[in-house]
Parts: sequence; C-alpha cells; structure tokens
Amino acid sequence: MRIKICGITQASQGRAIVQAGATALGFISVKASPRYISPKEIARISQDLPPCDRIGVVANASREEIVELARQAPLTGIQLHGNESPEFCQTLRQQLPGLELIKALRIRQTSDLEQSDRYQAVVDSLLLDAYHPQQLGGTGQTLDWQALRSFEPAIPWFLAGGLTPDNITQALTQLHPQGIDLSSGVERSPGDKDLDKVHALFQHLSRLT
Ligand SMILES: O=C(O)c1ccccc1N[C@@H]1O[C@H](COP(=O)(O)O)[C@@H](O)[C@H]1O
Repeated sequence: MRIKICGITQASQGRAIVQAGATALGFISVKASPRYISPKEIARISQDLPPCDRIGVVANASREEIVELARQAPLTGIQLHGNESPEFCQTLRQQLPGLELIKALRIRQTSDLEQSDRYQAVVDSLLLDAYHPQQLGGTGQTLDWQALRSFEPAIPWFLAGGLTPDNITQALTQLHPQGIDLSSGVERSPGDKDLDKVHALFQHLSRLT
C-alpha cells in the first residue's frame, strides 16, 4: 500500500518520514494554506530525500501555474485538490506526460462518489477527502468509511481525510484503498510534523499486514 504524508515543510522531517516508511510526500502549493511551501523550497527539500514519490498539491491553479511548478520543483506527481474538470485534467496530462496525476474528490454525500466515473480515464489515481465548506484540505475531518465500502474505481485510489494513528486500523479494516494520505493527523501544528505520531502510524500499519 502507498503511504503518503502531506504538508511537508521541513527537510529533516521529510527525510525522517520516508525513513519511517512513507512512500510519498506531499507539498502544499496552495498559497492560502498554512502548509504552503514555495517551489524553490520543495526543490531544496527534495535534494536530500531518500527515494520517494514527491507530490505537489494544487487547488484551482491554472495550467500555466502547474506547469511552472513542475518546472521549478522535481515532482513525480500533481494532486489536484480543487474543482478541476475532467477536461482540465486531460489537457494537463498531455502537457505533463511524465507526472502522476491524482484527482482529489471532496465527498459531502455518497452520491458525490459518482464524480469519479468522469475522471478515471484522465488521471492516474483518485483521492477521497472529506468536504469542508471553508477549507479545501488538511481539515482533519473524516469520511463515512462505511458509505465508501462499495467504492471500487478502475484506477488506484487513496483514502484521506482525518486519518490518524488512532483511527487508521479502524479505517483499513473497513476499506482497502491502494493508498492512504495523512496530514493534520500526524502534526503538532500545520506544517510541523510530529515524528512520534508518524512512528505510531507505522506501528499500527505493521500490525495490519
Ligand atoms: O493540507 C492543506 O493545507 C491542504 C490545502 C489545500 C488543499 C489540500 C490540502 N491538504 C490535503 O488534505 C487532505 C487531508 O488532510 P487531513 O489528513 O484531513 O489533514 C490530504 O490529502 C492533503 O493532501
């Protein structure tokens, strides 16, 4: 299973998190977020990381802004966390053929899962996050895992939204995503990761396998 820890702002924390077992790190390129990090800083942190996927998280950015982000920072993928349309994703995929595209869907009610049908041919992976009226992400709000049990898209998906070391076992006994994504659940404050929580997460995960 892929394990993505999002909202990295410090090189030493990024390194320690990959050494603990994360397969992917997420960097928030959304200026309104308290976890925002510039492309230059992403490039600096990436220089010293063990091998891992490096995902830039954007929300309602223009194609030009995303292409520029990918030019400045050595990313392996882009997570689209806003209201990007399937057509937008398809064109972006043609512009950035080497990069993984992850489309985040913010789920308010079970019927919102139907949106996924329109994205499966134009992105590499999906990510399900909880809906919040004021915040785009990093909210700490969980999804109704029971309601997701029938979610079986044709492409890989990440479960996100309020996952923590304390609830990950419960989530993964109900659901079998190809990846999980955690941010605020392994933090001391926005952008400052708590390595004790990260290690606790991997302990819980090791008991599941
Ligand atoms: O973390 C942010 O600040 C953020 C801002 C804008 C878009 C996405 C953001 N984070 C994403 O939110 C989810 C879940 O976070 P949490 O575990 O509930 O705190 C995760 O996919 C982050 O990539």
